[in-house]
Amino acid sequence: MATLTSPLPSTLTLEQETNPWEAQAARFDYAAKKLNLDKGIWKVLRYPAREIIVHIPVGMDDGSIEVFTGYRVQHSVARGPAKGGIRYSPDVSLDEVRALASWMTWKCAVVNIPFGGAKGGVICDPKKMSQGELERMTRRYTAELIEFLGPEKDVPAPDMGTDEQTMAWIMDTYSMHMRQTVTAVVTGKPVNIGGSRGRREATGRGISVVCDQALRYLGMPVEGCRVIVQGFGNVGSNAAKLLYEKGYTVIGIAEYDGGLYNAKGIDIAALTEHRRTAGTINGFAGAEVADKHELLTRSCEILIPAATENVITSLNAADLKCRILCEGANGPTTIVADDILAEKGVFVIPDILANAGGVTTSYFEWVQDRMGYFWTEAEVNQRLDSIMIQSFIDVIRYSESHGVNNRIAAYMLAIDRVAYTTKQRGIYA
Ligand SMILES: NC(=O)C1=CN([C@@H]2O[C@H](COP(=O)(O)OP(=O)(O)OC[C@H]3O[C@@H](n4cnc5c(N)ncnc54)[C@H](OP(=O)(O)O)[C@@H]3O)[C@@H](O)[C@H]2O)C=CC1
Ligand SMILES: O=C(O)CCC(=O)C(=O)O
Repeated sequence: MATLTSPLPSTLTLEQETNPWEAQAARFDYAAKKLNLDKGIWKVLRYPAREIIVHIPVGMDDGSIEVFTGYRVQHSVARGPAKGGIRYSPDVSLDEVRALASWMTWKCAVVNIPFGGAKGGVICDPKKMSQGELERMTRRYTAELIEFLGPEKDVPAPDMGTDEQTMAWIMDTYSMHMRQTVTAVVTGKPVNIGGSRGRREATGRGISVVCDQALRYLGMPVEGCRVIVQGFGNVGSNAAKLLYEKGYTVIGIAEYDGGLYNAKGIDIAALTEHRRTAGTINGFAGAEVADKHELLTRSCEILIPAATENVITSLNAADLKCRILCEGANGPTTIVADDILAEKGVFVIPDILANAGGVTTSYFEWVQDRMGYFWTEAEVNQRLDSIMIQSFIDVIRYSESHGVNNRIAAYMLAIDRVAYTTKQRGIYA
């Protein structure tokens, strides 16, 4: 497997190593060089097309006024409307949103759906805000971005800290401004107002499909395949549930506030019910308590980071004992960790492939909204499965034919597709 050589990992401080924008850019540069990408197109695709910063005044429940900073970065619209989630978190930064927007461009191209890439974020702590405060903030954020959004312009979706309710508020605010209901302006909505069946589980479902493909490719059986998942939110809990239903043995769950381990397998349906009633995975009787950091380095066949960026770094990559790393989160692995994992022979299913099930079903939602005709869950899932399988095959084909690791192969496949369209459209105003 090829390793990254630029920038030299040994010269990076931990702060540089964990900057998501730099991580994205380093991989882009490496893949573009391998493709011998035209220098002009390289410049066009390296940076986001548009970066919007808004300051959002919100009346808080106690009568005070708070001003939140929000971003929407549109990296590319070459292949279609910009597409990507909105994140509510205290850790949001412009560099993070830039990286996430670029990853959306590459992700949509890997699965070959007609979208560009975007991402939004608001610096806030949604856990400390009431529903009323969240609704007012979401509506004002949407209003500030109104001319930049639209079914043909930029279509948001949920990400960390946002959910179907957030999407419903965005859809309603946008529709009020347009004086008509426009369901296709966001995806990940509740099913009764234009959401797609299967979207809630889609990212986890896509992960389960690429895990199946990786086992098949590596000649490993599902039986006895031990899985550890970090994050038990939308992505992690659905990935764990679907893998458990397929016969995988989920032995560990690491959450923000604790960890669980059971060598014989955790009953994910029971854990989901426990979390629903207790509001945490802690206190679950069907597993022993484990350290949430140490869980990532326990022996397993598949490790699925499904929480946030930079959880596998130069500090812990050498200690990983998984055969497959399936990236449910965006950007969980740093470039230095990439090299360490390559040397260890870990089979990485990169984020822009592994977690693309969410945006793929978002595409289906956008299509269904625009035609006003809705598919059954079985139809949605069957279409999702076939796109994920084909995308896995495409990435492996690039990896084998170019002699690069899976991550660089996914970038090369994506950049090739976006560059082709960019050239075809022309860039001379
Ligand atoms: N939602 C989607 O469709 C898609 C999401 N993704 C990516 O998947 C990741 C997770 O998103 P999603 O599931 O939607 O987000 P959620 O907010 O639903 O869930 C995130 C989960 O991760 C936990 N968590 C956060 N930080 C840590 C940490 N450092 N260690 C352990 N657990 C942690 C959170 O715990 P707590 O609640 O206690 O904070 C929460 O349970 C993100 O990287 C996102 O960008 C990618 C593709 C699509
Ligand atoms: O469903 C979407 O449009 C985007 C989901 C997302 O934010 C992601 O894939 O990271």
